[in-house]
Amino acid sequence: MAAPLHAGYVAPSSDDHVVLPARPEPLTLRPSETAVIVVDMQNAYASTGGYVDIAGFDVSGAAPAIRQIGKTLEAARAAGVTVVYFQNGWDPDYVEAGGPGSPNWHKSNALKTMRARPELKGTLLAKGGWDYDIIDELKPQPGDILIPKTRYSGFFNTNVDSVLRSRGVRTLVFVGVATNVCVESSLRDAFHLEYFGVVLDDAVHHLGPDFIREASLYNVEKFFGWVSTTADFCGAISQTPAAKA
Ligand SMILES: NC(=O)N/C=C\C(=O)O
Repeated sequence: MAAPLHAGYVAPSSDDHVVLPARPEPLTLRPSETAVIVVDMQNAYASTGGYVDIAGFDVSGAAPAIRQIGKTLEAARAAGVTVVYFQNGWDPDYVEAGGPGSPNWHKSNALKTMRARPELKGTLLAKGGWDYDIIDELKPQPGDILIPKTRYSGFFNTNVDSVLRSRGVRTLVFVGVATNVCVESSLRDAFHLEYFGVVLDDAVHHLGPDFIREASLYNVEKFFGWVSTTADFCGAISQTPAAKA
């Protein structure tokens, strides 16, 4: 009988589970029941000339996060951990974005930027365009799962919950952009669906002032999940038989 998966109780690593150093306490996880969730690593959110750069946010913090995500994915794939990509955006006519009856129409900085600069219409976060594409450095590999989404949370109006449940996944390791928007929204929704959520704090980048990064990670650590690092995740997951093979 497999040991129950939970935080707090730290069983020694074994063939079927590893112990991930994390805040506020270590987390026991099974690689076969774990997925890395790569949130919106698209040109829009991680490249100069993409949507958030054009809208006035600082994207310089995306570069170090990209490097850490690359390491995370290499270790995850070697250990047989499921890799799921979220990809945020809408059809080129923005029907999926919603009209003035949707709060998204009012709050999306992409839509607001395009209303202020009509020459950008059809470019920002439009399916089929460069802005929407996953960045070259982190292209999905065979076996990875790509889930399009149209709102901040990847758990809203997508099939990710059934994709994960059908694989027996219980623990989600979040990386990507933005810590305080789509990462936090998705982790919160996952919490309410009974997933154990972890953020790797050096493999995420936030949108807005630095205090919002601290606030978001505090929320995760205190209320919704756990916070760890790329090195600790890669170190823990590399102890599995699959990774050692
Ligand atoms: N991926 C995100 O966190 N996105 C944040 C804002 C937006 O999509 O407008």
